[in-house]
Amino acid sequence: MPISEYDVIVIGAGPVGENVADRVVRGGLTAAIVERELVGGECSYWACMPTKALLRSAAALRAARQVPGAREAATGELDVAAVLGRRDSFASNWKDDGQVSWLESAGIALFRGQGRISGERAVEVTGADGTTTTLTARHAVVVATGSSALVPDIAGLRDARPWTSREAASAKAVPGRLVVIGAGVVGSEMATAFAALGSSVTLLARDGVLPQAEPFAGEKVSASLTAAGVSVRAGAEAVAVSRDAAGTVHVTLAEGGQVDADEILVAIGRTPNTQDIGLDSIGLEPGGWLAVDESLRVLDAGDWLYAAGDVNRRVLLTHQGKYQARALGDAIVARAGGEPADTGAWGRHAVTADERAVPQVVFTDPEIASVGLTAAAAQAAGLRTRVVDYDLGSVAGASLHAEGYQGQARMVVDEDRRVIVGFTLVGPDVAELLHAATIAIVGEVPLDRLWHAVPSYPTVSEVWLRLLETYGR
Ligand SMILES: Cc1cc2nc3c(=O)[nH]c(=O)nc-3n(C[C@H](O)[C@H](O)[C@H](O)COP(=O)(O)OP(=O)(O)OC[C@H]3O[C@@H](n4cnc5c(N)ncnc54)[C@H](O)[C@@H]3O)c2cc1C
Ligand SMILES: NC(=O)c1ccc[n+]([C@@H]2O[C@H](COP(=O)([O-])OP(=O)(O)OC[C@H]3O[C@@H](n4cnc5c(N)ncnc54)[C@H](O)[C@@H]3O)[C@@H](O)[C@H]2O)c1
Repeated sequence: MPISEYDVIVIGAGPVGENVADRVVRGGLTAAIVERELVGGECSYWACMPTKALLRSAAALRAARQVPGAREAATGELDVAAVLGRRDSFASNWKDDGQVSWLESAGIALFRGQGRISGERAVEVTGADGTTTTLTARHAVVVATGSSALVPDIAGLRDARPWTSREAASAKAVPGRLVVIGAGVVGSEMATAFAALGSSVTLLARDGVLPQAEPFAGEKVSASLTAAGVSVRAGAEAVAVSRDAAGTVHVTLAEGGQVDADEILVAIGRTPNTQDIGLDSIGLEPGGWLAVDESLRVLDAGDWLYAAGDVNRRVLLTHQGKYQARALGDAIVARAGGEPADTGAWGRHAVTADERAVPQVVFTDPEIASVGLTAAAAQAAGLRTRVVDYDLGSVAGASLHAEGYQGQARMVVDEDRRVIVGFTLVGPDVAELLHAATIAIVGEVPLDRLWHAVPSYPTVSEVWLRLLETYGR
């Protein structure tokens, strides 16, 4: 059995694993990465990129139709085949040659196969042909194995061959009728995408639409989905599912009644990819999320084992996982050189933003762009807050951007420190407005100073001035 030694071994070549490996190599260490499927992970082939490609064409068409003059030119229907084709190219046709070349150019060694921890600082890789290679790490092993769709124990569901986000993101055809269980981020985005592509969609929103966002955000998305023809069933819970011989799916609801569809998408959250990664070899329970300390070391394991990205459950977003990867990679390099890691709040190796300033864009119609705490979360955290709302549609730049622009902005202010701790925008094309709010929160910019950050006229960003005026000087 061949044995190879590296400074760092990363299990999982998703966006997070790739970035950890890159940082340690840039810091002068050697790194090997283990991948059992495609280099690039969920985000590249079945999540962020293909789903946003499915949504983007309809969003562009909608935007053109909201502007007189352009509207008259946009008279055709969405070209579904072209949308699916563009999606295919954004998923690199489910081939990872490009990412493999990048690994080579970055000096990272790739081992294909299932990686399993086989003892302290040791990882065994089992290739598709059954051969095994043992890798040993001089400094660290990083688990970046990500997460998979959670399929609940609803009677008959598994036998009905449900779609998870993977099948939705890579669908080769648009189902006539689609029923979606769960109206979180995946459920809401995919209901938006498939309704625009021509499916008749039923969204079973047991806990409401986007319940983790500000309430007005979920309400606006729910109203817009309904206007787009989606049957939004607030409070509806699926209790049994079957697929008949003709292929039709039947979903029985707790409150009575049935929904029939051609496909069923399950979108109720994620489960960690830790079932078969050898955790038992070091006394940890397989199958759970990997709890970590502030420097992303796995709790109750040796000081050589770290976990980053979805698998540690801190934040299930690509950009935040990559942020963890940069901090962690640099911390491993520092420690390997005998330096302490700087993990104090906002330190070089800290992941403070995970708790204070996580930005997220939900690419529904309208888009939701948020960062930091919702009003409810700020209150629950014991902060003395003031919530300032502003109608985005009444900003001059918004009315220019689209006729009848509708949206809302909310800023949550920590009254004791007079800084913003939460910000939410809902409206067409608000995604690109978010970063200003992220900077204001991370920088803890005092409101008095924000008056000097003058938004250009006539842009939608002028909402910043309107929010400050509403708050008062
Ligand atoms: C439908 C959908 C849409 C999303 N859209 C967005 C978005 O727009 N923006 C955003 O920021 N986030 C989005 N996310 C979240 C994002 O996809 C994840 O946060 C991100 O992929 C996490 O990266 P990761 O590297 O931790 O894990 P992953 O991307 O899951 O990568 C983990 C890798 O590890 C490999 N692996 C697992 N176990 C082993 C093993 N034992 N041995 C070898 N290899 C292994 C896997 O094959 C995989 O390649 C979306 C998620 C979904 C489901
Ligand atoms: N644009 C983006 O940033 C983006 C897009 C898609 C996914 N993601 C990430 O992927 C992760 C997974 O997304 P998701 O939508 O699967 O999870 P989620 O946690 O966002 O939403 C799941 C929803 O399902 C509901 N639910 C839970 N159990 C249920 C049940 N048994 N029956 C009915 N409803 C149930 C929950 O109340 C919740 O609203 C998220 O954490 C998200 O951050 C991000």
